[in-house]
Amino acid sequence: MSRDFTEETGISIQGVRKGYKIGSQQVTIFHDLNLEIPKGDFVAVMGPSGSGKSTLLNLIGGIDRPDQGEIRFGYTRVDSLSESALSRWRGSKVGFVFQFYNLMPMLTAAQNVELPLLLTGLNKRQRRERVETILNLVGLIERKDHLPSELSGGQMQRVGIARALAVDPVLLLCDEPTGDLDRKSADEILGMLQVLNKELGKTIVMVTHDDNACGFAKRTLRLNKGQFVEDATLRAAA
Ligand SMILES: Nc1ncnc2c1ncn2[C@@H]1O[C@H](COP(=O)(O)OP(=O)(O)OP(=O)(O)O)[C@@H](O)[C@H]1O
Repeated sequence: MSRDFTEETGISIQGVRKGYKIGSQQVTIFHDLNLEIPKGDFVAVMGPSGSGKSTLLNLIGGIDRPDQGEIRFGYTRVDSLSESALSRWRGSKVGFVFQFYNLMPMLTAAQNVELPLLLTGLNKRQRRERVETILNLVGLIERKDHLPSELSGGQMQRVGIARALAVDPVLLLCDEPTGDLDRKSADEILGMLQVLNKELGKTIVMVTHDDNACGFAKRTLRLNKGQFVEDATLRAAA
């Protein structure tokens, strides 16, 4: 390796093999995946449907494990953590943002953002302060007592991002975060992710089908036959 990704709390994927048994058939998605994402990067991941983009996010975020190979995040060998260590690691280092927001419908915006904080040692007052700080950050403080059903798609995704940011993770994994939004709302969300990357230094890996979304990222990787190929044109433009 030319750079010390361990020092930089970057992501390092080495020789990863991953497949699923679908019916009686074993399907290999990644034969020998190698990928390095330095701290502070903002990567857009593109590729055809079924090519393994969500699988990549699940592997990086420790939702799924490789059949072979290593996944490191800084000093941590994510692929070999025990289940309990993995969920502690995930709970403090990783924020997930989903296409359909995955908000709890019976909880207000503030309560949704507070959820991950219930697993921390913060007391009620500290949690409330943290929730308000983050809802301010995403421009949604005036909607804090609203239910998801009372919010637009763009607003729901702001709550989704606020919830992902609640524990101040270093890494944001976004699975088609604008897939359910119109162009204007999508661009607002992408602009917000760009600010979180540039100003707060969050490392972001974003799966997207939207060519326009790549313009907000620092680089674009396209999945091609189980390998991610860098899109040099888009990198030059970033
Ligand atoms: N838990 C699982 N069990 C069995 N097969 C799975 C599982 N998760 C994913 N797959 C299969 O792995 C392949 C890659 O899926 P994945 O969701 O990573 O693709 P994707 O590129 O994110 O697709 P899309 O763009 O449609 O969301 C698909 O063929 C899918 O059916």
